[in-house]
Amino acid sequence: MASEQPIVRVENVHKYFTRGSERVDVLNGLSLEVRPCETLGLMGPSGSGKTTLLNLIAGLDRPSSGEVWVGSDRISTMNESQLARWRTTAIGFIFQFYHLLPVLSAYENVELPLLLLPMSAAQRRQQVTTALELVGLENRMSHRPGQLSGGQQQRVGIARAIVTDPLLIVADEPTGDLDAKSADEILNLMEELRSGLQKTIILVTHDPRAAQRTDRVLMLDKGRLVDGASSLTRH
Ligand SMILES: Nc1ncnc2c1ncn2[C@@H]1O[C@H](COP(=O)(O)OP(=O)(O)OP(=O)(O)O)[C@@H](O)[C@H]1O
Repeated sequence: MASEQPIVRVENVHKYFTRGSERVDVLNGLSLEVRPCETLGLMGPSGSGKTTLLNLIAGLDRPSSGEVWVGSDRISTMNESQLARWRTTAIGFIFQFYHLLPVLSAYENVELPLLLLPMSAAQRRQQVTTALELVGLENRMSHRPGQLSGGQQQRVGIARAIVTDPLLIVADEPTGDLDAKSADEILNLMEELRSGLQKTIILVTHDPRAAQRTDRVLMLDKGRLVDGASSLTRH
């Protein structure tokens, strides 16, 4: 395990935004590595930079300086269109409020990322069906999001995240909008992604129960990692 190459490498990353004439430094020289098949939790106070960091790792944004590697790809130097193409196959996204399209069925929502890929209709059908079976929604495929519970909608979100078989799954507060029981089911499912599908997952959360289910927790404060913050580590 120790010799295994990290799947994510963040090296001395700085990120600032400008608001008018004001410069806001959000990440300040941050470095971390994530191992393959690891579930990493990111915690920290509101505004500490968790979502900003997740966005850099998922190629939704680029650092002001420093490097981000995912697998063998140095994504910090890709331009917008390279990043967009890369994200389609490399990253599965899970959001707090699911981000499902209300007029599409569960099946069609899960199919969306595949429409960007060269793939036959039969291949697409097989992958969508497999993903929906994996999250236990094979009998809800033609339901629209409004006809599903919050927990079921998040399961559709998870099916959509895994349907392209991505290298890495990023989840921003995936249980933040759910009651305790549904949250628990989602956390069980994410554990299955890791153990069954060998997925690497990075999870931003305020929820200590979610954090306790990860392999390792890193704590951010004011755009830096806080030392010795792995006390919530499961093993
Ligand atoms: N596009 C942007 N333009 C300007 N400032 C931004 C932008 N995106 C984020 N910020 C600022 O960066 C800081 C960190 O935001 P971020 O969303 O990463 O924090 P967070 O730790 O995820 O917070 P929360 O737990 O509340 O979601 C905040 O002060 C925020 O206002």
